[in-house]
Amino acid sequence: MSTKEFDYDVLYLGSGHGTFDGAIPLAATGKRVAVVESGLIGGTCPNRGCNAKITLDAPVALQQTATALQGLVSPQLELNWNATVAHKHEVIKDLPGFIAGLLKDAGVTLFKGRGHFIDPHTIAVGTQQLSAEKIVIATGLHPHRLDIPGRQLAHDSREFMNLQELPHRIVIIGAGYISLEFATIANAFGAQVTVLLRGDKALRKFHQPFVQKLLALLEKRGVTFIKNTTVTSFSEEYGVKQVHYNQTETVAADWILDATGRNPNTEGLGLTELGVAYDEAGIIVNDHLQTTVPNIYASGDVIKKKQPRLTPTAIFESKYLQQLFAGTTTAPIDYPAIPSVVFSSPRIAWLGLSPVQAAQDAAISQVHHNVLDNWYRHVEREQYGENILLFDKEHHLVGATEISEHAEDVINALLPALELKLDPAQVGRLIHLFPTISSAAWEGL
Ligand SMILES: Cc1cc2nc3c(=O)[nH]c(=O)nc-3n(C[C@H](O)[C@H](O)[C@H](O)COP(=O)(O)OP(=O)(O)OC[C@H]3O[C@@H](n4cnc5c(N)ncnc54)[C@H](O)[C@@H]3O)c2cc1C
Ligand SMILES: NC(=O)c1ccc[n+]([C@@H]2O[C@H](COP(=O)([O-])OP(=O)(O)OC[C@H]3O[C@@H](n4cnc5c(N)ncnc54)[C@H](O)[C@@H]3O)[C@@H](O)[C@H]2O)c1
Repeated sequence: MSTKEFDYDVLYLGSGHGTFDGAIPLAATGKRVAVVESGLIGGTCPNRGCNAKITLDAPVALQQTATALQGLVSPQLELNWNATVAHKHEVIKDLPGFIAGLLKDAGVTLFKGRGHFIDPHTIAVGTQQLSAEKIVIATGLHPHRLDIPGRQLAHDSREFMNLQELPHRIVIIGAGYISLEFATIANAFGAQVTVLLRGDKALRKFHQPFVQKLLALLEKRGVTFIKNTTVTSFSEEYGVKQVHYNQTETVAADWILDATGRNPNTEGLGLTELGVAYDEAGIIVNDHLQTTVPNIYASGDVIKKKQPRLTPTAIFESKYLQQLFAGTTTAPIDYPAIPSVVFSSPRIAWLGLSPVQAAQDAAISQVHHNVLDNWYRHVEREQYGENILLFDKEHHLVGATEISEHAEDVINALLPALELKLDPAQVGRLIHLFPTISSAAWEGL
């Protein structure tokens, strides 16, 4: 069948960053593009992920600075949860309409509803059938929920960010990004927070000495961490919930956040019948993001991959597919270095090789800084910060990790040095505005 015999050249399932950053420029090249979305246009990041979370975090970051500057500013800042949640709603409420507008203006046709495959070229949405030459699965992830008695008593991250009143005692299960970010926020807004870890480590992919320091700082502010727990059930009596763990132990809660990870949205799409290979970690793709059925591709979080499942990764993939479909590239996807940050207080961010990986290579040198050695960190009376920069023999930056209140800005500033493999002379040619975090970060190179 020629492409003209299909309704569309490219049809995307899902409308998150794995779709719209590429679908908009693709439609602008004249391709006939459709997007099928079962929920809010824009997907997780704008509606119940990054944008919502960072809005709740803003007063927390301000409070940290104000606390450090006590005596210069007064009184102590008090955070208002209810008003902050309302502010968050104001910030994000127009994003689905805005993104839908961008898609429509570019000529993309939007369909509302849950899509599933009829055959490799046909998607059913309600009573409609839509055909396309190429189909991109960009259906994202959903929260994993512990399958234990009383599971309905626990909640997920979306529900946390919509709470009208902040519960007094919050128990969080899991110790990944969502757990540590939301523990930081809930603690700053005045909740009594307990985090139950499955093992003895949090944020496993981050530099563990920095993670231990983060836990110690949060503990000092009143967060309780209980390690080596197996949560067995939740119960409720007279409005008080109990989290039962390790057979005999319990912790009381007014609200329980199940932050035990997120799983790919692969069920109910008809993938097995078509022969699209996938497993519990996601859809299997080759180096062109093509699934085991040649005209079906995948993009964003739903892909099984070693790259971090983050918005910038999803954007990079959707833009790669746009170039592939527009015919401006035939090359395999070539991921750049992808930085990660946990928006806790302090933040931990990293890029490139980790100090543990570098320790296995004698050609790589590690330079450890106390970031407070830089005068600029005293302007806001930062209390604590460390970073480790990793260099190869020619002094190219090959890795960086930092814990501090400004770690994300430092890692962003260092990104070009690592990705573009700048040599010392090139590093010297780049002049940052002074005095800024970027200029302070660059001094480390
Ligand atoms: C609480 C939270 C905080 C986060 N914070 C950050 C952060 O600070 N920085 C960062 O980089 N990343 C963050 N992330 C991760 C980021 O949100 C994701 O990496 C990103 O949204 C992935 O985009 P995507 O398009 O792959 O998936 P999604 O944005 O999840 O989009 C998938 C879409 O597909 C739709 N869909 C699913 N099945 C179907 C179907 N059958 N038919 C039609 N539509 C369907 C869904 O409704 C959804 O809208 C966060 C995630 C969470 C949960
Ligand atoms: N700052 C950011 O970029 C950011 C913020 C939030 C979320 N995200 C993204 O969202 C996704 C989900 O984040 P997350 O924090 O839910 O997942 P995660 O994978 O980071 O953490 C899950 C945690 O739950 C624990 N766990 C798993 N099963 C468990 C069990 N049965 N009992 C107890 N603990 C268990 C794991 O050990 C881990 O500590 C990730 O892909 C992440 O990239 C990113």
